[in-house]
This record gives sequence, structure tokens and C-alpha cells, in this order.
Amino acid sequence: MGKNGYLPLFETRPARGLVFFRSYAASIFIGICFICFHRVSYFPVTERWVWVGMFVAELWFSFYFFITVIVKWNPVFRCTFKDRLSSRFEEEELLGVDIFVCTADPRLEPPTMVVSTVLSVMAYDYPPHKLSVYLSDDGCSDLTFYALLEASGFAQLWLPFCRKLKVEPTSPEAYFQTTPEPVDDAFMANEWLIIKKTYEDMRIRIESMTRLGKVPADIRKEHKGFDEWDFVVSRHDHPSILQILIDGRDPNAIDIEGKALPTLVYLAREKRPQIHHNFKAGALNALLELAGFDGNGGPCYIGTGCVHRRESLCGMKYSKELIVESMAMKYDRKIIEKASSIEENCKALASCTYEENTPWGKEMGVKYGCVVEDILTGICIQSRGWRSVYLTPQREAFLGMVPTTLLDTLVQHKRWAEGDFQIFLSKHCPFVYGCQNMPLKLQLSYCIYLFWVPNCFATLYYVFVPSFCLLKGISLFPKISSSWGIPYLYVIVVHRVQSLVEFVWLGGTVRGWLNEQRMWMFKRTTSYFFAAIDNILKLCGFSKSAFIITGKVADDDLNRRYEQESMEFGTSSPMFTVLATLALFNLFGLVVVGTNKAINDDARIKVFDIFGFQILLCCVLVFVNLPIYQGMFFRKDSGKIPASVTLRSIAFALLASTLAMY
Ligand SMILES: O=c1ccn([C@@H]2O[C@H](COP(=O)(O)OP(=O)(O)O[C@H]3O[C@H](CO)[C@@H](O)[C@H](O)[C@H]3O)[C@@H](O)[C@H]2O)c(=O)[nH]1
Repeated sequence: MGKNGYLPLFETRPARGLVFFRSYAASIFIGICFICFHRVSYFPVTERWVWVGMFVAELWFSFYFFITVIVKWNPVFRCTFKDRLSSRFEEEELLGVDIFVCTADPRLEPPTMVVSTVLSVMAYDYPPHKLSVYLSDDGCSDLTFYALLEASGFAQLWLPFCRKLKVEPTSPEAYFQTTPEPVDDAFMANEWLIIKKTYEDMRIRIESMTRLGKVPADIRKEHKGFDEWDFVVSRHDHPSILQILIDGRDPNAIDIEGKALPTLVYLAREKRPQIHHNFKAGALNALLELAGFDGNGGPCYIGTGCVHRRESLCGMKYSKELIVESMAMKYDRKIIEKASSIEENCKALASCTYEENTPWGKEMGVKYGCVVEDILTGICIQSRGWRSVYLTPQREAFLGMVPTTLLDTLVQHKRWAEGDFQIFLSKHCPFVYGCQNMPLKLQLSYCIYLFWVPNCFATLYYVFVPSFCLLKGISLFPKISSSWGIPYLYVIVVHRVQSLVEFVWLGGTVRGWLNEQRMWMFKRTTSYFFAAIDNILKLCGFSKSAFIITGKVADDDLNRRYEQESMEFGTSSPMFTVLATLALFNLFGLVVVGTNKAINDDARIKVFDIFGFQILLCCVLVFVNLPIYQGMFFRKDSGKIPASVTLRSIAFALLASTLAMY
């Protein structure tokens, strides 16, 4: 029970078992001190630069490790009591909620998937007249509009069905894929079958229309909204299209049980080839302009699944008075203006020129000029005094799609790393911009992401130089027989064991952890490296940011391989060439050392003593790269590494090995 007799909506609980984590961190710190001492006191007489390089890479890893330790030092957990909301507030006192769903390409984000998302949020357990769902379509596709129109009709059946059966998940696509027919209750089973059939019919209609690539004339006649596409030249050149498909204020906007439906709006903001559309940030701001309606100072804002107060997004500074004022605002459901005139009047707000010479995208709304608009906007909001907390209800609040191919993941991380480092180099760097209002630990939390790019240099050095030096005969680590090897072994092994324990404790599997380790390395040697190159090119004015949309479609074969945890290569990409070259180079290193006939048995023991750690590192890297060798030489399916990438990588790896040996 809270101070004034009211029940709090959430409770903050400190994490337990911190003594283990802190002891682990302290012991790694001691290990790092020993390594530094060894690097300085055993400075070699020859080949000094490679030694310096190793030391700099290790200093970087240590620095990054300390940041993560500080961020994890004092975590808290939020326990939320969602059910208390209705006992504390009358329905009319609840705030209006606007939900923005974005789509940008019907080929990469299929309309059936988009409308399933829309239906899932329309079915939220929240007073429907307080809920408005906006779909922003940056693809300006009449196919997506058609799908939304279909969904607006299906919502009349789906929403009452969700209430009656307490459906979870509320996305019809996900629900019918995962939930079996209810067998105990004949009446319910019948209803279940009817809704499923209606959904399947709708899905088939949308999918066949998507395959056809256009909406036939007879269907276009059914809704005036399709006329808007008469003025669309291309997806990059068209006026704003705004259609209110369900007007939540209209007493006739009801489902089959007579309950009000939430508002549903379609928007394709104006696009012109000569005016930058600012990717998702532009789409979100157009929606914002249009709708009327934790432990370290809070978690970082990372885009998807975030709920904001409107005031925080609109550039206002946090103050208690502002919150009291906004809570007192009453939502007026009276129809003052007809939906059709709102459509006409609001189109201007979604035009290309509306934001010219306004603070939108700068001081107001989602920030422009960065491909990770989410992180940049989050830093700005939190530096204006707003705080964030995790809402961790038992049932997941949001479920999304993850990329199913390796290339999609690497390209997605390249975009994130590039944007994050751009923020670090800009005036919005949390240490500068957020220093007055953001707790230091929150600034550091953001830095875990902002430092992804510099991580690539240290990692690339560590995966290439020790093997290169192994072939060249340069020792970079203490002898196996020397006690100086202990801190190296301790730091690496204990650090990884801690990560494994944490992963399993959070519900993961050992195999999942192993895959994470692989992805950790692949991202660092490719995504972050390519992001570094792009950042440099951008700083020199040679390139501009591009937002490559993550594909959300996968065929059955690909899905099957994904389920079997088989890595999907399939296409040719310079990123795969880097991965395969590094994998082959380490393999060659190991093979050359292992098969060197010139070394007799006595010498073999000596070689192992001197180069033991380098050989071990090489073995670990070869193990991590197993899916790459498999993709190059053993797989026959369409997800294998293309022959052109294999041949190129063999040539590069042979060249590097030859350079090392001669
Ligand atoms: O010009 C554009 C480009 C993208 N999008 C939408 O933006 C969303 C995010 O794009 P996606 O390709 O799915 O990127 P992800 O990497 O999966 O998204 C993460 O990273 C983005 C920043 O890079 C954040 O905006 C997201 O919230 C975050 O989930 C999608 O709904 C797109 O339809 C637009 O509306 N307009």
C-alpha cells in the first residue's frame, strides 16, 4: 500500500546475488591489472608494434568491460501491477493512447503481417474510445491500404472474439498458427472455426492481391480512398494520403457485439524526390503531428515497443506540474468535425513542406539526421529530465520479427552501429548533451551501443594478428609454462563462463549461447567494421546515410533451416568475404603449424610452450567459425556460401598466409 492509501502501479526491487557478480568483476579487474603489468614489463626488443597493438586492443576490451560492469553494478527490477490500473482510475480518467505502426515496403513487410500487427494492437484490453491506431505506409502502397481496409472489417469480429476467449497472442496470424481449436466447449469450437475461416479467407484475398501486384478496378470502386492513388507517380513521388477507416468518435463505429471500435487511420505522408523524407523518424513525426488525441536512471530508449508521454516526444521539459496538467485533461468524444473534413485538413500536416522552418525533427518529435532515430531521440528526451522504466508484464507486451538470414542481421547491425557512432561523434554525445540532466550511469548505458564501432578494430586485431604472428614465428603471449599465462587464461575463461551462466539464467540454452558468441564475433568483424568505413566516408563527405529495411519475409525452406539453427548465407556479400577469409586464414595457420614436418617431437613441445596461447586462440577461432567452413565446403542447400565468395576468400587467405610466411 502506498503513502496515501493508494496501491502503487509498480514496485522497484533491487537485484539479488550481486555479491557474486561484484566478486567476479573484482577478480577480473585484478586479472586485467596483471595482464597490463606483464605487457609493460615484458616489452619486447623486436617487433614492438605488434606487441603495442595487442596491448591497445586489450586496453580497449578492458575499458569496454568496465563500462558494462558499471552499468550492471546496481540493477533493479520493476514489478508491475497492471490490474491495479482499473481500481485506481475511472475509465474516463485514463489517458488516450496512440499506437503507431510503421511499414515501408510491401515486398519486405507483407501486408498480411502488417494488418495482423494492427489487429493485435486494436485488440488491446484498453477502453476502445481511448485507443487510436495509426498505420504509416512509407511504401505508399494501395495493396497495404487494401489490406487495412479488409482488417477494419475483420476487426468487428476479431475484437469481441479476443475479449470472449481472452485470446493470446492477439495477432490473428500468430494466434491461429500457435493455438489449437478449443475442444471442451462445442459452442466456442464452432465460433473458433468461423473466425479462423473468416481470417483465412481475408488472408488469401490479401495475399493473392499482393501477388497480383495491383488492386483490380472493381475493388477500387468499393472505397473512395483508392482514388487517392490516381495522383501517385511513384512511392517516392506522391501527395499525402490520409484515410480514417474507423472513426472511434462515431457511434456507428461498433463491433458485432455493439462495443465501440478504436480509431484506425491510414497515412502515406507526402514524398517528393527532391525532399529528404527522414526515414522512420519522418514517418513517426508525421503521425505525431497528425494524431490529436530503470537502476541507472532508466533503461535506454531503443525504438520498438516503447510507450511515451506525448509531452516528452513533443520537446517539453519534464516537470511535475506538466504531468498533473496532462492527467487532468479530459478526452472529449463528441464529434466536432466530420472524419472527411479532418482527412482534408490534416493532409497538410503530412506534406513535405509542413515541417520547413519548424522545430519538428530538431527540438520536437523524433530526431532527424540519424539512422538510429530511436537512440538519438531517447538521449534527447532523457536529457530534458524525463525518466524511463521497464514495464515487464508476465505476458509479453510486444512481439516482433527478427531477421532470419545472417546477412539481414549483419546489415541491420551495421545500420545500428553506424548511427550509434555518429551520435557519439555529434553534439548529442550523451557525455556532452546529457551531462546536466542524465545520470552518469545512464550516459554510460548508451555508450555500450555507441562504442560498437571502435570494438571492431580491437576484435579484428585479435582475430588476425595472433595467427599472422604464429605463421611468422612471433610470440605475443607468455609461455604456457610461465605463471604470467594464468591471468590471461583466467580473464578469458571466467569472463566467458560468466556470460554463459548469465545467458542460461535468463532462460537461454548452451547451444543458444554458443550461437550468440559466433554472432558476437561476426558482428564485430563485419557489421561494425563496415559501419566504421561508412562513418569515415560520411565524415569525408563521400557518402550519405541509407536506411536498409530489414526483410521480414522468409520462405518455408529458409524457415526450416532457421528453426534447425542453421546459419543462412545464400547470397554473395563483401561481409561474407571478410568472414570467410578470416575463417580460412585461421584454419591455414593451424594446419601449417600442426603439419610442420621440420619440427621434431622435442621442438614440438618447445613450440607449444612458446606459442601455446596463440595456438589455443587459433583453435577457438576455428571452432567459432565451424558454420563458415560448413557453408563453404559441406552444404548443398541454397543457404550455403556461394562459390564465388569461397574462391575469393581462399585467394585472400592464401595471400595473407604467404605474406606471413615469406
Ligand atoms: O523510410 C523508412 C524506413 C523504415 N521505416 C519503418 O521503420 C521500422 C523499422 O525498420 P526495420 O527495417 O524493421 O529496422 P529494425 O532494425 O528492425 O528496427 C530497429 O532499428 C530502427 C532504427 O535503425 C528503429 O527505428 C526501430 O524501432 C528498431 O526496432 C519498420 O517498421 C519500417 O517499416 C519507415 O517507416 N520508413
